[in-house]
Amino acid sequence: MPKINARFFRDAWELTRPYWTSEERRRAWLLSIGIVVLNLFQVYLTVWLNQWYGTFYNALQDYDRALFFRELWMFCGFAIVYLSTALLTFYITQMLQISWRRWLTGRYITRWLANNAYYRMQLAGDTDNPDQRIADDLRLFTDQVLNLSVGLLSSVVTFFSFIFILWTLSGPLTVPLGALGSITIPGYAAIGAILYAAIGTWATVRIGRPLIGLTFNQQRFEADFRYSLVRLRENSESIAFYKGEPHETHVLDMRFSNVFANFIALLKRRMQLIIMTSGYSQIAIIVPYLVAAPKYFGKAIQFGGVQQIANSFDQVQTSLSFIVNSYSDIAELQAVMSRLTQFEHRARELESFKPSIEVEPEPGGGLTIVGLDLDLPNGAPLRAGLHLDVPPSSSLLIMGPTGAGKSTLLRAISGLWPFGHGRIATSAKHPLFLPQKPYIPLCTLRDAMLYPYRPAEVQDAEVAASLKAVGLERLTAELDAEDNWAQRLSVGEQQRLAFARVLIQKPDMIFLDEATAALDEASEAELYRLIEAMPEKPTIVSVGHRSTLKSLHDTVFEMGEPAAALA
Ligand SMILES: Nc1ncnc2c1ncn2[C@@H]1O[C@H](COP(=O)(O)OP(=O)(O)OP(=O)(O)O)[C@@H](O)[C@H]1O
Repeated sequence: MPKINARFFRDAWELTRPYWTSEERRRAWLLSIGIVVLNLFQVYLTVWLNQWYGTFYNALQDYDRALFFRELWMFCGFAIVYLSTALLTFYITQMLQISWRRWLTGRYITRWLANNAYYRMQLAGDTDNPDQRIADDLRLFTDQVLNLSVGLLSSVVTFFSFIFILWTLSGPLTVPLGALGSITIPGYAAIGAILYAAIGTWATVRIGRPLIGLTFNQQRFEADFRYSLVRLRENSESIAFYKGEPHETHVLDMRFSNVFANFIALLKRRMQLIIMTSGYSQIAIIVPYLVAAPKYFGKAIQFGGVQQIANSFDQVQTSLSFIVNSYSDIAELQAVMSRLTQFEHRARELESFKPSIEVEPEPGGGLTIVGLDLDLPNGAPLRAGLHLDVPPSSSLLIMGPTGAGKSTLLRAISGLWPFGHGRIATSAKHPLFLPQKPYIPLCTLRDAMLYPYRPAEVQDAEVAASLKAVGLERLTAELDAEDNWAQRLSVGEQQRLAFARVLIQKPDMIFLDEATAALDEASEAELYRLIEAMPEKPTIVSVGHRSTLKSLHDTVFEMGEPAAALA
């Protein structure tokens, strides 16, 4: 659970600093300086208004009609300047916020996608909802940091400007203490304002502390609920086939009940805080008049003076009540920061992570695996002492029972599986992995075929020829059509599309993980023959269960039962 301590400020600094030292630092500093100057000017305007109160109310008390109208005109000018300043401040602050967020979002996306961090975070299961961190938390973070730091700056400047005015205006107060004589309190209204704000802040922090943890949980539960909805949408067909609606309803109900229960706890706590803060600000309306009363009724000050004291008292206690008024925002910022810091630390760890399975270039060509042990994420051994030698342009079929570790071996070869020990040497400069269900992004059919590349030099004729070769000629007319191809094409058609990718992208090594499992045997053999016939025949490593695959490969490697099953 997040806490306000030295570490909190260090994390805040760590998360904030990079933008102001980045390549966009000129823009960042210009906008920040603009915001600071405008805020200082706004404080100056409030000081000016305080003087105006004195003159205006004294004009009323003295029945000075000419002065009254002159002051009204002055106020109109003031209102125009104040409005323009407020508008400009809002504009510049929003510009800084969106520029900062754009920069941070770019940085987070880069980190998330670098070194397969997005895959490894999911594999380790220690960084929940990274999408929420990038989309929501970065928005809230930039928004709250700017609002709170601008609020803090203007509170500090307002405090020092008005404490001086209040001290001077109120002067000393002599309190009779009966037989003990009397005591004189200098600048008593200023001391009163500080005391009032100190009591308010202390009470708010006490009541509001649990808000931090509750807000943290609320954000997590909301993200979990949203993720379940997205999963339902993405797997709608399977769920519909299974008639899994009751189960899905139950899961969604459960997840929303977390959102609901936490929200109620949050609501109760917020109600307590509202009772405290609104009671506090209501009392703050009367207190300055009580403070000014001894001087006014003692005829030491005029009505304008009372208004000036009331206004200054309000400014001092409002600026000191910064924590009281922004407690919910601070709680939200803490929750957000803790999620972002965790993400940053994890991404940094993965950046410097040195996998114990070494994947290195093989000068001799092909693929060589020496003494490879594969473990599960919990450290339990899956396979021990694997040896493989696949000469360049040859083909190998890996077979074995379910759970033997065939797909895990392919993950290790591609550098995705960090658990285990050993050495893998491969000559592949441009390998291509074909899973059972190929990933097809939302885009045109042409882009889907070239994925993940967008080589502009690929001619339409070549794309059309590869479609024809894999038996999807009828789709040629739709190359520019944007569609949800993963939903529209059958699994068999998607597997054919993956082979069309091979023909276009011409990899030097291909890994096929049951990539033809949805096709009949004749079509499977046909697609393998297409690869064999490529001008530069790639090295092929396939994983499959079907015995007919054996005749399509040079060698077969049989994997036995996994280590756990043998133990
Ligand atoms: N992320 C993971 N966390 C924990 N266990 C995992 C993870 N990924 C794989 N495993 C386990 O590792 C074992 C090997 O999985 P793998 O997918 O490599 O099997 P396979 O030989 O390809 O099986 P199949 O023929 O069914 O595809 C399985 O028991 C699986 O449960």
